[in-house]
Amino acid sequence: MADSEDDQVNSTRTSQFSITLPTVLCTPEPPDDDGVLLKTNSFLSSESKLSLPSNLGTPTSPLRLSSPLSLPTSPSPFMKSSPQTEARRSSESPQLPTSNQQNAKLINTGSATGNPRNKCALQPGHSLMDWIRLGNSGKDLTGVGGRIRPVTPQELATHNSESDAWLAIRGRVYNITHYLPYHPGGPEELMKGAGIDATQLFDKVHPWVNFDSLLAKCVVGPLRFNIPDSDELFDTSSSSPKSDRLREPSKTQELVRKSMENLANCITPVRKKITSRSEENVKSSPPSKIMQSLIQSSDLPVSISRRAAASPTKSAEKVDVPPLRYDWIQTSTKLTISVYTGALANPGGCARITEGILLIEVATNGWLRTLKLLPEAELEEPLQLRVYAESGKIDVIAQKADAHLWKGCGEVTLGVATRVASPRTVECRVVTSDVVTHDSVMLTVSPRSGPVVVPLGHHIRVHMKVAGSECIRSYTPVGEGWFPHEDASALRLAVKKYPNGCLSPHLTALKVGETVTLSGPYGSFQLNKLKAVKKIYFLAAGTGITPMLGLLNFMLSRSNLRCERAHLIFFNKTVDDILFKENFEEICKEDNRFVVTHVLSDAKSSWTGHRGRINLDLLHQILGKDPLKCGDQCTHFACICGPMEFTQTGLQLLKKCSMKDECIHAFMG
Ligand code: HEM
Repeated sequence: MADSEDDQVNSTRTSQFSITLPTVLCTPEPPDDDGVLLKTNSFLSSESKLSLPSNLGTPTSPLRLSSPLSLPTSPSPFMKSSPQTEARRSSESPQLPTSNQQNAKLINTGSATGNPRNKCALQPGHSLMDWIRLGNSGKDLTGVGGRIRPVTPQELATHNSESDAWLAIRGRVYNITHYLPYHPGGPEELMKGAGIDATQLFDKVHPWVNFDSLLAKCVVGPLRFNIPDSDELFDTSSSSPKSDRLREPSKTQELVRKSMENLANCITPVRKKITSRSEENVKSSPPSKIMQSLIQSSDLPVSISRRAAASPTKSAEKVDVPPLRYDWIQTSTKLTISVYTGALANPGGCARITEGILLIEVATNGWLRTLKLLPEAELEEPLQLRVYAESGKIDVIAQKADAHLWKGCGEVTLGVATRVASPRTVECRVVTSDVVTHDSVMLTVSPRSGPVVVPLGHHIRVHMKVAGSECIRSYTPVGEGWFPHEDASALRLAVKKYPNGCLSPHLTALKVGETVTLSGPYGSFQLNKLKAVKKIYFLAAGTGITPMLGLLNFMLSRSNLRCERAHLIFFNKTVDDILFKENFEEICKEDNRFVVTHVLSDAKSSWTGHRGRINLDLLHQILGKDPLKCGDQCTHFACICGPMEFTQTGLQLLKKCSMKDECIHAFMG
């Protein structure tokens, strides 16, 4: 299926790399477009069955489900399904295809950053939308009646067949039997994790995948190790009853164990318990620091610390996430509701007015919390959403229909926190499409249902049906300040056009007023990693710059801890390919903490700057020998984003420079 440049890119690269998907992102980089050192990596050989994350938060991936025989059946916002399609869809039952069928359908797809992918076309009736539909159908996907209960490794190990498959990730056991035919990597890949703690496997392939949302309806319960003494928890030499197939806990788990134990040590037993009613009117009190930590760690294994797991209220499974705290302020024409999610919580969210009620939804760390306001008098759209990254405050600004001062804001209902069940899908209207370089446009889209906030360093996916195939590609929205536009709530996507690409020619051809569907947000970037960072390095190639923009703004505007230096090393092919060049020049002029170094792989002879692709000598030339070395107390951080080869090479180089893993974030694509 080499009908697009994306495919061509893939085929040229398949012999070298075999990757996965991006998480954040922008647009694909053509093979030579990014100043990347193309390097054969045995880990990523053509034989290898994909192992690397590719989606981490960066520009993205075209999820091309392009076989005409295996069209996904999710309804497209752009093409109405024919009655035949509808009829076929309704007659399709989500049964597990045989492995032969699956093999026949395997199609390599391309990623936005030009990575060959091992994604396979799904059987008809097995698209993401179909999976969401199945999840909402009321069918018991847990296989145990939906009753959460602890699972031992031994019990887990017995559920390892295609007709009965369980898997554990981050301390939680999921029944994946029904998900097998919906898994974009194919059931066989997913079966590699059956019966075991598949955390490492999962993280190797696609750490960005929001598994807990996707499998929210498949939770069997926490994974419990039957280890009598917490000292033995991770003693690999002990004859603990761990299954042979269970992996030893990772370093991360060990860290988590310690932090959970610390947490358990300092939790005070007296804590207001939120009732089990789904919603209640609450006079909210600020979440304590401990509660905040619990919220932050809510994805962490609950089974690894006996102390932490001893009390149900202390386990991640049972964490009571407090409702949102809120405040309000008014002028005669506007009402502002401020919701507080916690410092550096990096919230995502949306707001809308439905039947006179203002509904605010905020997601942090996989938890969704809501605030409903029945206003004292009528409110009108448009709404505005503003996020203050440092404090985690979100302001929702609404217009009053009649200009006067209110006595109160109205009746507020705070919803109890629920797990984010699945990515949101929003239909957006194209507001503008502006040419920004010879081959890129800035597409500004406005969500129809009201403003949407994507957390910093996270991305959305654009879904389009093109010639009967669903094309999906991820983009990191370009935040405020990088491109002039009146509508602060609109999302701006930097789209690079590939003449034979799957999605970009259609996306860049969209006219003002047309619609496009986005889903998300997706991503794994945690803003609190930057809490103590004083020096930040951004290594970006091509459209891999987009996740860096918001972070750069954030770092330079911090007042709690002043950033001392932000250095962007930006790899492109030619000067004309450099996105946001003038913006960077402006910032350099205004703020001497920011430095940008351009590196071009195909520069004209007149170019006096750095040339070539990413390599150690170049980094040393630009940064000096030692600045990246991590000391005992790390106060520096590096972000890297670009095509997979670039990111992988960059990661290796940063590690060679003695940077610790925890000081690096790769937005992989
Ligand atoms: C633990 C064993 C697993 C293995 C070995 C595995 C393997 C793979 C592979 C090889 C791909 C295709 C990679 C690509 O080219 O992008 C893939 C994609 C994917 N897998 Fe898995 N997978 C596993 C578990 C899971 C789980 C538990 C989920 C979530 C419920 C999941 C959800 C996905 C999704 C959503 C994609 C598409 C990725 C994207 O669009 O970014 N996988 N997987």
